[in-house]
Amino acid sequence: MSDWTIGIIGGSGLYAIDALEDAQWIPVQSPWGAPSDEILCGTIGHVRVRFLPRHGRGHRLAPSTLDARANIDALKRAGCTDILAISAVGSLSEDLAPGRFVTVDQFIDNTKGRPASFFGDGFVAHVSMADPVCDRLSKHAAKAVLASGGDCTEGATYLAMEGPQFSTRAESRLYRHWGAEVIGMTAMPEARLAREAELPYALLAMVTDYDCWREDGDAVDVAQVVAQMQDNAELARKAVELFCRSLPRQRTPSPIDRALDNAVITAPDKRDRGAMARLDAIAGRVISQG
Ligand SMILES: CSC[C@H]1O[C@H](OP(=O)(O)O)[C@H](O)[C@@H]1O
Ligand SMILES: Nc1ncnc2[nH]cnc12
Repeated sequence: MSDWTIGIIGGSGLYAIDALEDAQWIPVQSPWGAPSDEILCGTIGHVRVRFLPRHGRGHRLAPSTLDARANIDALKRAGCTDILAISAVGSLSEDLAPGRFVTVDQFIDNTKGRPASFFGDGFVAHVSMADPVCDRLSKHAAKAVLASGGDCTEGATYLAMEGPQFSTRAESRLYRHWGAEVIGMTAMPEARLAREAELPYALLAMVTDYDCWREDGDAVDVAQVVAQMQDNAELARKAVELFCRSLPRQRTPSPIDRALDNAVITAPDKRDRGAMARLDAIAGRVISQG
């Protein structure tokens, strides 16, 4: 076995992965709340894999209520070294047609009121989100899509909206003016939390629709998203499998493994014991040094 443990967060339409060997659903408790589901643990080739369906099996959970903190904490507790997240997204660009895969490299967070940090009173920390995804995982994911026979655009800006309703036409056009290229409801605060947890994170998005900004186009609905996801689900599964199988045996360290170096600002003697206890998995590395 190599030293990679890849957490896969499965989005709409991706609720399990068949390629996992010795697969077992295992419950993982988190002090932050209830993760979306048990974690499907197994291996693909030389890589340990921990798969978590973001909305739970059967898509029980809505984007606004799923507990992203519990999910990231549970994946960290399950030993993940890195996360590959998969999402269905709407396209805000003529060039990104439904069926195409996209690796996201920037985010605009327009979500409202979701708990978006592990840190707060009693243990304050500020990590950098300037470059919010892991470049090597993103490149590796794009290669895996191409090797699986899919089309992949590398680098796009993802607008995270609150939902659950889809956007109005005016909102959709506004987001295009902001420079967003794809739209979804889930990757924020997920990506922020992964960074706080020192987990390199990449988002492989699958374009399912053109949202509702096109002059003469129909507006997106769930049936359209699901139909496109079903068309591409096999390709997505194949890409995930190849992604794992083609990782090098040795995982060289990433700077993101140490994202909390120089991020914690609360003086050691002012840190709250309760806060630190909850942060055992997320920030244990820096807490034990403090
Ligand atoms: C089923 S359409 C809207 C739904 O799909 C996307 O989910 P995910 O990012 O988990 O693939 C979008 O963000 C919405 O949650
Ligand atoms: N158009 C859209 N808006 C928000 N989330 C989406 N997920 C898939 N398509 C979407």
